[in-house]
Amino acid sequence: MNALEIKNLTKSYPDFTLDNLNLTLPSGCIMGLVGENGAGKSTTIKLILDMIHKDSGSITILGRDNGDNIKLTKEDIGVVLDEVGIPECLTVNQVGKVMKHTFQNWNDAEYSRLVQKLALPDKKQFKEFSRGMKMKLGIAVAMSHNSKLLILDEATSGLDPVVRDEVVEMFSEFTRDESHSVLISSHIVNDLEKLCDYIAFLHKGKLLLCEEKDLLREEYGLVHCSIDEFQAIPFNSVKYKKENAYGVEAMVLRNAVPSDIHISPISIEELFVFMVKEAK
Ligand SMILES: Nc1ncnc2c1ncn2[C@@H]1O[C@H](COP(=O)(O)OP(=O)(O)OP(=O)(O)O)[C@@H](O)[C@H]1O
Repeated sequence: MNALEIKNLTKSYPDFTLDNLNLTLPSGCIMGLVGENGAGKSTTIKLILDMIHKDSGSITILGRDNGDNIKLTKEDIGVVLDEVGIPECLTVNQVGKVMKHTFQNWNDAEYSRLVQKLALPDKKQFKEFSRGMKMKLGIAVAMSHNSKLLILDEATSGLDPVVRDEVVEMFSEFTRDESHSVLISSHIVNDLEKLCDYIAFLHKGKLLLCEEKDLLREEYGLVHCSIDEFQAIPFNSVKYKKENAYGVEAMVLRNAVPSDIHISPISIEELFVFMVKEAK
């Protein structure tokens, strides 16, 4: 089963259109949604969660339309958005007690384990938490009610590199069981590169690509060569190129490049930057 299927999703604001978006997240997988500021990542996530209304298209979450019975679906979705909606005066333990009454499948033991793992203070009130601590608490809650799908909007951005690494590991553990999946948006492409099975690039409301991460690395590469050598690379396999006095740097489709030209691996971040530049 697919955890999430988005078909022909469109939403227009006066200066922005999320344009005919199609995405499929298979169960057991992690998808990273990458995009510049204003690309449409939060709009997509809000549409999935039915927080805003779509103009057209369909969204199916865990086999159910997101408009139908969304309350039931929300039990199965762990959500971490930019603002973690937790009452200011609560401590970590009190949050656990409130959530036990909010979610049918609340798991106290899992919550305690995650709170400890993320080194959250037990005496402080939520209003005294730093931004990173707030995100960590949001993540612990989202992962403690037996959710099948985690949806995270920029949830790792406020975290320091060590904690980010731990959280990335927690998400990987979560999807080791094939029935759990994650959709995560982030500017920090390096985190997504480590974590994700699928990468989706959004640019100005349009999907530039959505592909398995390993396939992207197999398909694309970087070439640094002289202008003469570059003539031997078929034009339609060059996805982006930059010339300077020393030669050419180009993003290419590997299988079309003559074997005597060296191809270096390309990172997901480089791929994203080149694709956005090409699309501009
Ligand atoms: N309620 C709204 N009314 C009008 N325009 C909106 C509204 N919400 C979002 N937009 C516009 O939609 C576009 C996409 O915004 P969105 O928040 O989805 O981007 P994003 O990719 O999440 O960006 P960021 O990385 O900066 O958070 C922006 O141009 C934004 O101004």
